[in-house]
Amino acid sequence: MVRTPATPLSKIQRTPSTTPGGPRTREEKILVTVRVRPLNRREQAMYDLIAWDCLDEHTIVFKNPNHERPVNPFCFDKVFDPTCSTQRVYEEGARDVALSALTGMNATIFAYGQTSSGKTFTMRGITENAVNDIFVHIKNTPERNFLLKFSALEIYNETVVDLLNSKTGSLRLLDDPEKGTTVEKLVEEIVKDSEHLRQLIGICEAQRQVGETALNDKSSRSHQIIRLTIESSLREATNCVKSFIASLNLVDLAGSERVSQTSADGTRLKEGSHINRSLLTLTTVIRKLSGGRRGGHIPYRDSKLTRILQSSLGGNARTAIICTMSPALSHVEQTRNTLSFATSAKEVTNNAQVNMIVSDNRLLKHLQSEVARLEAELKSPEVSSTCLQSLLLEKDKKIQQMEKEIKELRCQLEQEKKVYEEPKGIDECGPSHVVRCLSFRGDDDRTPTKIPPGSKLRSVVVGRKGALRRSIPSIDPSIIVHEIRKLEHCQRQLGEEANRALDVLHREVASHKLGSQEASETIAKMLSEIKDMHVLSSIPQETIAGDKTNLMEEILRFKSEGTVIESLEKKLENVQKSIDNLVSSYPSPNDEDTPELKNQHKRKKVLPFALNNGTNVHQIIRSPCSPMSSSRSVTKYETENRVPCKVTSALDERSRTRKIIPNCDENCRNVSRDSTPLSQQSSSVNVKKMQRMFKTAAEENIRSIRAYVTELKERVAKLQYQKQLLVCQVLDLEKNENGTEAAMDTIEHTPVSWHTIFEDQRKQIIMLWHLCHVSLVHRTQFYLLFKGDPSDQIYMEVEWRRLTWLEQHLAELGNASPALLGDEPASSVYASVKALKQEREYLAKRVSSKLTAEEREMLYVKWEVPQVGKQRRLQLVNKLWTDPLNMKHIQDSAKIVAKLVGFCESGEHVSKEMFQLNFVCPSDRKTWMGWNLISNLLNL
Ligand SMILES: Nc1ncnc2c1ncn2[C@@H]1O[C@H](COP(=O)(O)OP(=O)(O)OP(=O)(O)O)[C@@H](O)[C@H]1O
Repeated sequence: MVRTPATPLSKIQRTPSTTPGGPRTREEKILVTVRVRPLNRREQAMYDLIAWDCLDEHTIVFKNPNHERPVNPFCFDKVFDPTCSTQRVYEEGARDVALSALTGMNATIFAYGQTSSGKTFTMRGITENAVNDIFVHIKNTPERNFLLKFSALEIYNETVVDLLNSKTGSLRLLDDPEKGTTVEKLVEEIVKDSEHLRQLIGICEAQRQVGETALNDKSSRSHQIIRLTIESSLREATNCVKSFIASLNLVDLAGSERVSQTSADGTRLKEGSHINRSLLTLTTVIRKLSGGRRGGHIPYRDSKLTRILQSSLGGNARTAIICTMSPALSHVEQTRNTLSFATSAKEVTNNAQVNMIVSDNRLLKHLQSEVARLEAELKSPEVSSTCLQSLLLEKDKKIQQMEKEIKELRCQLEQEKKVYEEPKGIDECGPSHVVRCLSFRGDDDRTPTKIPPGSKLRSVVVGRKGALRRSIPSIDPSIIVHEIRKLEHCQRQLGEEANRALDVLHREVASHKLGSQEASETIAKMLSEIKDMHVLSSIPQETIAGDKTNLMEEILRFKSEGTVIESLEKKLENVQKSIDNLVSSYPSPNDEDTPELKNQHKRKKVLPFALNNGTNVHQIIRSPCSPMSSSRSVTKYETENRVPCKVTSALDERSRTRKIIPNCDENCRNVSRDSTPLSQQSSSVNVKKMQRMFKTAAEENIRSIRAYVTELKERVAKLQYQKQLLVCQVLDLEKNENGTEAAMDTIEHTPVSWHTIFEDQRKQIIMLWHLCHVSLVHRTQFYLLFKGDPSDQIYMEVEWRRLTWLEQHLAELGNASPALLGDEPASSVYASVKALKQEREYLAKRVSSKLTAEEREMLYVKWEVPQVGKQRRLQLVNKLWTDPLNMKHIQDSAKIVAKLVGFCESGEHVSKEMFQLNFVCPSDRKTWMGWNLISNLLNL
């Protein structure tokens, strides 16, 4: 064999498919074969059963011992049953591909399969046979010179080691634009002859990491790649000599394994997790390639194995995969995984090309003369002036084009102005999300409206500035006007309802004549606040705009009214505080009560005033605005047992006296104001019972009012959000209107600062999700959908506001006295925690069905779920989304949850609009839980 100096790869020419002299590129599917080994001794000793039938040379099928249902057979290019020799496997499953390397095509042969399925056994035979054939070919091709170079590496625990020089330690992978991924400092030995080659292979075998596992005494713990680079050229020099250069990769992968089966721990467990991780990447790469998604992202870079083998997977190489499998029933699950990998691999198409080294003397001469000609032309003065002229012409053309565009833009602006001045009907305009995000679900107008494709407004938006405005929703001003009106309507309704509730409260408070000094002061304060609220909540009628409205005026008017909502919110807050103060400051008469009463008080806190006004009871209970009106009707019992004013006054007097003269308690209990013993009156009314009853009624009423005030607060808060959304959209509209270069500059520069804001806001949202026990599915979907696109701004804002509100609300509940809250904490904090727990349990159930055994094992290792222990799936899920400060943790958690519930990362199934405001009218249900959980929408 003649040795020639190594040829730099930069000289390699990838010949196009049209190269004369026959096809030089080969688009073909990966050759996939399956080899079944015989049952090994271990399996025989355990009386394991043979679970697979090789129906013919191409088909294998699971035997299905139960014969319950038919099973689908697996078909491949070849299926080798346990009696087949390695020689035959080579000839029918590898030879053709291997020998392509002699004619300039890269070739890769690798064995894939479960641990102990026979990969090393098979690859040894394949290598041996290939080496023989290569040397036979060299011998039979005397007209060519051949140069063989040998290198070998192993990937052990994600580090690359040179098997010919393991002293160099871990080797780096380099990305070369021409050669692809290369291994730095990898030794390449020039092969002298076949014996030398066998020696080199022997050295590698000895160097390779091998360990004992429960399934294989000599289990390969690393992926081994033997590379043979073959260069050849014709011995006789001609004018157009082409040399071939190609590599043959012989890959023996480490076995995919289940920790439970290999009983791995310590070093073996670590090895196993690395092996499984890189095999998982290989599987993903194959799966993605098999889906015909060549244009999509293929995660070659996720493991060193796939980086090194990149050209063999869907690239410039001919590839053969031999999938090895055990026939044993005990390995059926793993074997299925192997066969499913093989099925995907069948669909992957490679595009191998003949790699040639150009040494064409004529071509070289031609190229040299071309360069000389060009140089001469450049020096010539005529040429320069021609160039200049053509440049000037081009410039003129551009100027003309720009002028045309400016004209068009002016026209568009005119149109835009006209649109502003002629408000349209709601039905014919407006992108759907504008309406959706501004509407209560309870609103009458629920039909989303859309801009018709041909409308004037759309053409204004989709102009030259289309790109500029892509991130900004195009809003018809008339929609904004309509929405402002709707908001105002809600605001008015809210004001009226607040008035009605406060009327009732007012009367209630006014009818109360007793109490401590402090309590009276609080009541007085409350009365003045209520009075203030009356003023605030009555929105002047003149704010109702006429039909023909100028948008800008409307916005200005609306902005100036902003304080109304804020003040209303503030005042409600004050009223609520007053109620709380009133309750806590008033002395409890419990001390002197009977044990029976004490028990009652334990359950419900006694309120500072009893209801002495029967009409008020009815008003509160029956008031249309009262939360009780929907949930409770007035019972016969309540009407019949209404206490006569006289009795109530007596009771009131009694309470007052009791405070001043504590020792006369006994007298007070038995003597009424007009000195009539109560025992006498009790012939018609049981006073104690009545007393209890009215206290309870008062308590309930006050709670109702309190709850209602809270509800009003919620609604005001929501109104506020809606208003802000509207203002955002108005601002966008204003920006659009000023569609000048300045606006363009601003928007073009926005992404930089927006990105920072986005990251910051996302961190806050993640923390708030954590604090508010928000559904994991919701978090995942939101996290995966909103990745910082400028158009995400509004969604981020809305999510942040909702969460901030919810967090404050929960904190308030947490701080308030349980007696005041009644059942509320149970319906919010506790319910959220419970729902989250249930969701985790639900997700844990999906771990088995949505993740493969390998994926599960890898996750257990990664998330440090103990190898032995109960409920490992739940343990895993319980670790997800628990560290809101760790963004890697969040990203990984989202990936897992997405997989478990079947979201795809691109968010194809879910529209971003789901995350916009979509409140359910508060009166329809007990507690506002914030938003529709995506899990509900998915019926999880
Ligand atoms: N087709 C076969 N015929 C006979 N014996 C076989 C066959 N395939 C494998 N064996 C035997 O099975 C045992 C395990 O094989 P091998 O080491 O090749 O498995 P492996 O898939 O490389 O395992 P690992 O992934 O753990 O390295 C070896 O003792 C080997 O000799």
